[in-house]
Amino acid sequence: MQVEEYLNKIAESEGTVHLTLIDPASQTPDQAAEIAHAAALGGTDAIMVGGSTGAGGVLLDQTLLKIKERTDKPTILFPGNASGVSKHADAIFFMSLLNSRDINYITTNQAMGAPVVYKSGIEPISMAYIIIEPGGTVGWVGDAKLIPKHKPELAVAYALAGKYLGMHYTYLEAGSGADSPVTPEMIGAVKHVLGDNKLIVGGGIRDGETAKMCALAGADMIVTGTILEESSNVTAKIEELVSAIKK
Ligand SMILES: CC(C)=CCC/C(C)=C/CC/C(C)=C/CC/C(C)=C/COP(=O)(O)OP(=O)(O)O
Ligand SMILES: O=P(O)(O)OC[C@@H](O)CO
Ligand SMILES: [Mg+2]
Repeated sequence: MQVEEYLNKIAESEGTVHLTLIDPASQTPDQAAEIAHAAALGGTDAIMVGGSTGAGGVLLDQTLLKIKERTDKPTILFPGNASGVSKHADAIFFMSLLNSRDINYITTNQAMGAPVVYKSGIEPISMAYIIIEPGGTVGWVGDAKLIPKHKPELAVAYALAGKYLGMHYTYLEAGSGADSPVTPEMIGAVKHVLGDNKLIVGGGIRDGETAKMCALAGADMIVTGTILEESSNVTAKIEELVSAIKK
C-alpha cells in the first residue's frame, strides 16, 4: 500500500497519526535506528527523516538503511533541500514552503530534487509547508515570512492556496523546539477549510496533553522530534503521545 493511503487510513480510523521525526545530523545512524525502533514499540505510525542543515548524502543514506534494519514502519523524507532526497526511503513529503521569500524553497529545490525522486521510485506526497511564528531553524533557513501566531486567517489563506494548487497535505510548522506549538484556534480554522485534506502539526509538542489539544483542535497528524532526542525513554514518551491522540 502507498504510504499516503496508509497514513490517511490511520487518520480516518484511529483519529490521529503520530509521526516520529529523526534528524540525521543529530546522532549516528545506529543511534537513529534505536530511536526509530523504540518509537515503533511505543506505537508511532511512521518515521520522518530530515533536517534543515547537513542532513543529506551518505549520512542520510546510512541513517535510512539502519532504520530499515530495526523497524518496518514506513520512512518518509522530510527534506531541507534537494540533498535531502534518498532512494532508501519509502516516501518523501514533496513540500513547498509557501510563505518563503526565497524561490529556492518554493520551487527550485523541488525542481532539482524531482528527477532524483522520479529515478528512485520513492513515493512523493505533495505538501504545503507553512511556517508559523516563532519558526525556529527552518524559519531562518527557509527565509519564511513568519505567520503571526495569533493571525489564523493568514494561515487559512496559505492553506487554501496550497489546497487549490493541488497539495494533498498541509503542515503548520511552529519550528523545531518551539517554546509553544501552533494555537488550537489556528489549527481549527485551517482544518475547517481543508475538509478531507490532511493537516499535520509540528513544532514544540512535548507531551500527551499538548498533542491531544492539537488533535482535538483538528490536526490529523502530530509530529514530534526534539522531545525524542532529549528523552531517556523514547518508548514511554511515544506511548504517552499516542495514547493521548488515538480514539
Ligand atoms: C521537496 C524537496 C526536494 C525539497 C523541499 C525543500 C524545502 C521546501 C524545505 C523547507 C525548508 C527547510 C529548511 C525544511 C527543513 C525541515 C526540517 C527537517 C525542519 C527541522 O529542522 P531541524 O534541523 O530539526 O531544526 P533544529 O536544527 O532546530 O533541530
Ligand atoms: O522538534 P519538534 O519541536 O518536535 O518539531 C518537529 C517538527 O515540526 C520540526 O520541523
Ligand atoms: Mg532538529
